[in-house]
Amino acid sequence: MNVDSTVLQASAVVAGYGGKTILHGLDLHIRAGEIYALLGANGAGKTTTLSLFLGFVTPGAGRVQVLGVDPVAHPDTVRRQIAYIPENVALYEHLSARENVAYLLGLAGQQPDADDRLIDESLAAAGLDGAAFDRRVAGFSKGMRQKVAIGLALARKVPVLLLDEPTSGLDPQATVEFNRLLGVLRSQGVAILMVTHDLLSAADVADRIGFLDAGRLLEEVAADGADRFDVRALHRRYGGQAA
Ligand SMILES: Nc1ncnc2c1ncn2[C@@H]1O[C@H](COP(=O)(O)OP(=O)(O)OP(=O)(O)O)[C@@H](O)[C@H]1O
Repeated sequence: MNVDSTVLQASAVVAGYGGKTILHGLDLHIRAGEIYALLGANGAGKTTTLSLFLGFVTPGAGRVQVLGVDPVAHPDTVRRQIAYIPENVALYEHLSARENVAYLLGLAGQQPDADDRLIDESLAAAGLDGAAFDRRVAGFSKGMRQKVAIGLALARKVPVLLLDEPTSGLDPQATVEFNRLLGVLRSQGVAILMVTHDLLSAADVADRIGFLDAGRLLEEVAADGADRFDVRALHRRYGGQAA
C-alpha cells in the first residue's frame, strides 16, 4: 500500500468511449477506511469512474491506480482486490445465498472453509437472516441481494469496495441498515467508493462527498464535526444535479 494510505487514485484522467470524452481531467483520491460518495447528474460520468478503477475503461491521459497498480495493465491483480456491487446484483437465481457465496468465492480464486463457517459468518455479518441462507435467491428482495453481495465482499476480505447506486430502491430502514454495514467495512479499513443520487444517504455515511459535473469534479466536501454535513446547504447547491 502507498505510504499515504491512498487506495484509489485517479490523477488528471481524461477518458471516454470511442471518440467521446466523458471524464475531463478527473482527480480523485480515496484512502483506506474512507467512504467517498460520488454524486452527479445522469451522464456525469459516475459509472465511468467506477469502470476506470476496474480497468474496463482505458484513460487517454492521466493516471489510475488501485493500491499502486494500474488496472488496465494488470486487470486480474486489481480485480482480486475489489468487490464491485452494481445497482442490480447479479446472482445465480437457482442457487441459495450460501451456495452463491461459495461458488462466487471459488470464482474469485478463494476456497471457503470445509464447514462453510466463513460463509455463514460473512452472511450473518452482512445482516442476512439465517433463515434465508439456504433459500434460493430467486425470491430475494433487492436489499437481501445486496446483503449476499456484501457477504461475499466480507468473505473475500477485499480492501476496496465499489458501489453503484446501492440505496436506490431500498426502503429507509434497509438504507439505514446498508449504511451501517458500510460503516463496519470502513472500520475494517476498506476503501469505499459509492456512486449515488441519494444525497441524504451520502451525508449519513460518507466521509467525503464529491460532486461530478460533466466529467469534472466540481467540489469535494468533507464531514466535519458532530453534524458532519450541512445537508440543507448541500441540497440547495447540488440538489438539482444530484437528484
Ligand atoms: N459503454 C459505453 N459506450 C458508449 N458510451 C457510454 C458507455 N457507457 C456510458 N456511456 C456514456 O457516457 C456518459 C456517462 O455515462 P455514465 O454511466 O458514466 O454516467 P453516470 O454519471 O453514471 O450516469 P447515471 O447517473 O445515469 O448512471 C453517458 O453519456 C453515457 O451515455
